[in-house]
Amino acid sequence: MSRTRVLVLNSGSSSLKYQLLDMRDSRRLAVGLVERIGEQTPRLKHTCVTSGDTREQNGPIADHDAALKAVAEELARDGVGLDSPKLAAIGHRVVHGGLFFTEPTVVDDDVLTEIERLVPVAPLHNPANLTGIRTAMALRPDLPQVAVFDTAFHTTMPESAARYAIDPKLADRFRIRRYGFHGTSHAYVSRETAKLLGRTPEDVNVIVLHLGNGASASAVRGGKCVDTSMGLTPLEGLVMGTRSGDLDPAVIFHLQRVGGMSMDEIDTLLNKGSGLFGLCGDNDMREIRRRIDEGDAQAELAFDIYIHRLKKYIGAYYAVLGWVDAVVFTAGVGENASAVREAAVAGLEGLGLAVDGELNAVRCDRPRLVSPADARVAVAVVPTDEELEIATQTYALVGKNG
Ligand SMILES: Nc1ncnc2c1ncn2[C@@H]1O[C@H](COP(=O)(O)OP(=O)(O)O)[C@@H](O)[C@H]1O
Ligand SMILES: CC(=O)OP(=O)(O)O
Ligand SMILES: [Mg+2]
Repeated sequence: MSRTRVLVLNSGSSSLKYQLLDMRDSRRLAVGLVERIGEQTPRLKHTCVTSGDTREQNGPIADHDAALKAVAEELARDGVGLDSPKLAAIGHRVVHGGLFFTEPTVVDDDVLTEIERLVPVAPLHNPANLTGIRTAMALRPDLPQVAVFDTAFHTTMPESAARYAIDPKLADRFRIRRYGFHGTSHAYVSRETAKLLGRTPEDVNVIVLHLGNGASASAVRGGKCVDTSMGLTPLEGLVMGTRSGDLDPAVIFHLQRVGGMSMDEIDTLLNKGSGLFGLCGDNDMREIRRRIDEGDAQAELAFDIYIHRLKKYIGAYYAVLGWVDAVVFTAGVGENASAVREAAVAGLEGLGLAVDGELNAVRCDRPRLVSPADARVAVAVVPTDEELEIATQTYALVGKNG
């Protein structure tokens, strides 16, 4: 029997997204999401794409191990369980791969050790990724488990963009540099944008704005990343759902020395209690827009700070690239929040950037232009598909290795 299926696991800090694909035609067989893992009201939503059946479960799911076991049961109910002989590999999103991993990699003990070593610089993500890999290994020890790293696409950044202005010896000793994240999404979306423009990736310069719960921008020249907004960890850069993004590092000294907070408290504050949530108590852009429509000033200020930061990165990456063919919005906020797209390019006509009100208001899940037909720079919405990209890379690697 030919092994043509790949299961992809994208383990987030409190979620597990998954897709089972048939790689002969990249068709999805099953997709799903486990949310709020370890919290009070976890939920599993599973869809069997071939039958169209969707099931929801609200039972207790304490951790990522339990989440994956629940997913395995759902897949088995649809006759596409993890024991299937058609499964070629399991592909895993791993957020931090440091400088060591520049390609998709078959997981062995050494790879696990290296991912574990990087936990301090991706504390919200790498532990969940590791649990996903270990549980999958226990369920199917005979299958290749492939790690696809968020950092890989950014390893082409020049030293001028990747290094912080600190003593290089100290930086090298502690491997402090800007790694960047969401690379699988930036790679996929920049390639799809070139397709949308009818050009090849080598031929275009693109600014990608990945705006999900975590958010990052990247400058992609001719298909290669030359700068990105996240750094040593996924905390730097844009304002995010619960992360502050850029701030003066002295804020941390001040919170400790004057505010009396411990380093752990400050870490939690900046990673989990800041961003949109810290500013207005909500991290979901839908809720923030609803509150703004009701005249809520706190929500409006949070939105304005979010947009101001985004606009600064568009300007910065415009300067980094010199010329820009497209600015492209992706992920939950970028794909759905037309108000964010409109506000982010408002006033940037001087840079050749504008959105067409009608095109921008269209809701659709295909790549599309939202800029006026005569615009100098295209503004586009391109849905990301990290799972498809991980499946493609996983299958290519496993096929190559026989
Ligand atoms: N219809 C919508 N309108 C505005 N924002 C939305 C909409 N749907 C989702 N979002 C935003 O997208 C976010 C989730 O994005 P997603 O890319 O799925 O994030 P992650 O992968 O980090 O979990 C939500 O927190 C919410 O802010
Ligand atoms: C790296 C990162 O921020 O990922 P996510 O958006 O899934 O939290
Ligand atoms: Mg995401």
